[in-house]
Amino acid sequence: MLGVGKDKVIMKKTIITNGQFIIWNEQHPIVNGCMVIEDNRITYIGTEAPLPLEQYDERIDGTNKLFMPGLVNTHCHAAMSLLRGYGDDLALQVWLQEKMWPMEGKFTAHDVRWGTELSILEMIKGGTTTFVDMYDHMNEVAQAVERSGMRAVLTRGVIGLCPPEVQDAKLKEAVQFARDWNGQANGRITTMMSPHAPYTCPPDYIEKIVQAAHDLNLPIHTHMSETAREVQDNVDQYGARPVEHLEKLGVFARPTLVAHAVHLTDEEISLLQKYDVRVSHNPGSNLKLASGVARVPELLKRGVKVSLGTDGAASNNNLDMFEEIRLAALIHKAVTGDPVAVPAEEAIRMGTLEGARSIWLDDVGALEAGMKADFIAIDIDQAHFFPKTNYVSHVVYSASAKDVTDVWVDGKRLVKNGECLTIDEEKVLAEAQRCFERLTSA
Ligand SMILES: CSC[C@H]1O[C@@H](n2cnc3c(O)ncnc32)[C@H](O)[C@@H]1O
Ligand SMILES: [Zn+2]
Repeated sequence: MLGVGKDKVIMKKTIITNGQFIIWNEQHPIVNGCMVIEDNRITYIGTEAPLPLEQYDERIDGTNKLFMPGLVNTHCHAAMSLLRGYGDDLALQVWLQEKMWPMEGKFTAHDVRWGTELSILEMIKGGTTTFVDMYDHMNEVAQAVERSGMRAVLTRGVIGLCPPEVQDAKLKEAVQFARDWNGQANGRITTMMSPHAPYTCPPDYIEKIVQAAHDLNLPIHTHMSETAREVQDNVDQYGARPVEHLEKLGVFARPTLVAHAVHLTDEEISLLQKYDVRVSHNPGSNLKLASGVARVPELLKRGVKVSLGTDGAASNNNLDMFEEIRLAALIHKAVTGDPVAVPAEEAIRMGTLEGARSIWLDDVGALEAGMKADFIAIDIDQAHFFPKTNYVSHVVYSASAKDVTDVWVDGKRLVKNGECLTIDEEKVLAEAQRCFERLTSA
């Protein structure tokens, strides 16, 4: 907004000219032309400028740039970037129990702040405009998101392997956080409730968390069916596989986003479809932790909403959503023997539009009049984007985070010519390094 005139609010009008824009039209996915942004919304996209150029407050030349919706990372633990490279080449349970949890036990709010800032910096510069974060010390995460200008869906993850009074305190904190931050940062932050996983939360605790989600009218986010061992342990302990177990506990009566969902039967896929449960597919993390390959083509065929996540940087080991898009497009071809198991356009939608819809954000994820202005620019004047033909293919099979030059969230420019305008990069790198050294010194 520019200011308030005599009779009306004056909106800042920006036009981007001479650009290539990815839109969600299967026949014509590229518009060669202009996009207009007024305040925080896209108001026009088309071949010709709607007004003479001098009538815009800001004119941006989009020559040699490809514009697309910002990437949406639907599962992350941002502060875990402090543990990048700490505990590689291990299976999930060993990785968690012997490496992550002992180190996370030492994390202070200060560590979470700088680990999160490090991840936010990496994500924004790499074209991610929205992320889901499940962690502890979430006030630090929310404040970092607010300062950065990013959009995020945040949730205090709770692990219930502790005495009842500690469980209660954690749940109280999760409720307070969800209540305090839902809708904050000009609507850029929303919240959810999160039992960490069926194997870390006893059934009665999950029921309490579900009740809290009902009371707050919020969705639920949890890890589910990530490894074969987790599924077998669930059967041994509770007599049901995780999907049926969570259904019985009432989780799916709330809007739900599950991370991983690698090991599913046909019946479980039917249940996820029946309850409109959304799946965050994390191919990089699943490969690295040797968890397996999710049945994404079957989920998509059954109409389940599938989006993409990086998981934390300790199991990935970067937060480059272009990599997840490419992995999603590639690994299901190899596993099924079907080259169109996840076609290129489907993969890019999973990383953008489907991501937004999976976290109940209806007005981001598309370059379309009326949508919030969350979008990115890629430098296509580079060898790996030639010949200038199929840019959807080039983004999926050839692009990486390093190609992103500019990023806007909610109409505000956060990255300009590769430089993040809202974060002191040097300070974040130095502070994160200091946190890591302190954590590993004792
Ligand atoms: C309670 S805060 C989040 C908690 O989740 C742990 N975590 C990170 N990655 C994974 C994963 O792939 N599966 C299960 N749990 C994961 C993280 O270490 C935190 O303790
Ligand atoms: Zn996770």
